[in-house]
Amino acid sequence: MLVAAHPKTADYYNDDLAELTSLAKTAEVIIVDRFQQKIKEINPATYIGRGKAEMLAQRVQINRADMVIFDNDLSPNQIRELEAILEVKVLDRSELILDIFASTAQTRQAKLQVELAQLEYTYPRLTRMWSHLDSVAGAGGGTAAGAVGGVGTRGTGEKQLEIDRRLVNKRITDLKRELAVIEKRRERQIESRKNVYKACLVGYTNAGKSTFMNAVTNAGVFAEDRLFATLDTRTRKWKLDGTTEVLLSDTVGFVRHLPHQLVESFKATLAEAVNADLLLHIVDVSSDEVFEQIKSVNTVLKEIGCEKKKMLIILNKIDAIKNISVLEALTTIHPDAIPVSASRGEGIEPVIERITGFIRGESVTARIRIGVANGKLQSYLHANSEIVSQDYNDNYVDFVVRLGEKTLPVVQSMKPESVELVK
Ligand SMILES: Nc1nc2c(ncn2[C@@H]2O[C@H](COP(=O)(O)OP(=O)(O)OP(=O)(O)O)[C@@H](O)[C@H]2O)c(=O)[nH]1
Ligand SMILES: [Mg+2]
Repeated sequence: MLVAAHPKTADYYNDDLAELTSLAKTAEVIIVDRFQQKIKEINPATYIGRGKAEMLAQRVQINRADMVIFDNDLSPNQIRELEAILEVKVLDRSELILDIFASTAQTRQAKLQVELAQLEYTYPRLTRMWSHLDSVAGAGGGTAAGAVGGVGTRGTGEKQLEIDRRLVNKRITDLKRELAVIEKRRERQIESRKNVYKACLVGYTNAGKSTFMNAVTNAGVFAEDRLFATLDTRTRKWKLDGTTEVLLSDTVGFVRHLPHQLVESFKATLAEAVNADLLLHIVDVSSDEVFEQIKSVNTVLKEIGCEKKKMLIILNKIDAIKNISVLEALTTIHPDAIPVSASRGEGIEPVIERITGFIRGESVTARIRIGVANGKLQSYLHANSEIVSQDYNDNYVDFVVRLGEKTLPVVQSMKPESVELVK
């Protein structure tokens, strides 16, 4: 059963249950009842009022629910109190998200990151039994509670709790150590890509980032109508035209109120965004919550220190738009945004043109003299500049071209006889 109770003043969506519902479905929870309330005041003990909690207890019984999921984050004490009243397992939003992450993580790094986040988040909530801890401690690997049913099974004695705590602490230390090693490797990889132009896809979960990546690189990245389909960063070459290529990375989808522990431990994954020259912010224009989603993504970008990065907004799923005024509003607020349909592969050309523009920079006119034998540079100019004139002499070819200022260093490196800017 799902519960969304938020303070009246809080910055939440109109339909808090909509997103919680899709999160719960992603976690393969069968929803039997839903309850939504705007509360005046948070009750420190039970979050919602005690009377409301008792009413919920009745509904839990009637519907034979075996779990109640709250849309907000609850303190360990609140969870304990609520479990006592409701007599079923209580999960908060972060635990639910962590759980989905746990079942989706594929690479070693993603798995370790999720497990660390789960331990750090659930650690203070450890009044509940950790049935999987034995196997975790023994195997020295694997993920923590995969299915929702595995998290928070109640009923443990003090002694068991102590053992659990010690195991958890040790595991956290081990995880951090192993992640640091992986992190080092990733840093070296990033260093080796220093001179290549890097673009990184960011956006709310399910916006179509992986679909976009597939559309432009034939990457065969897993895309699915499921929240958090991608948990691992993938990087592929994207040939914009004959000569220009960028490295394009796909990242984990963002979600509002991402659990703090998760932002922390996923910083390594999001390092692709931090190190990118350009962010491609994929927006799902068919979503009813498109404006809130854009806001959430910008908040996370700020948290990881990316707010000043060059960003191109891509309005995806225009084929599925429900309300044309939404698209109009979006293009008014973001006049540079480019509409596309990633699944149909439509609207990609203008994106390529814009990125090529970013890479090449402002257009300048240059007079370039090239030795007749330098065929390489001649064909580079034919491919990458607009040729104004071209004069052949005995030993040289004199070009006057318009080209991006950032391509000048490339031209310089290809041994021209002389380069001179023309006003
Ligand atoms: N109608 C329509 N659907 C699209 C379009 N692009 C993507 N989708 C669908 O949207 C869903 C999510 O796509 P993904 O590419 O997995 O989204 P994502 O942003 O990578 O999601 P996460 O990895 O979960 O954060 C899939 O069902 C896609 O088929 C589009 O242009 N039009
Ligand atoms: Mg994806």
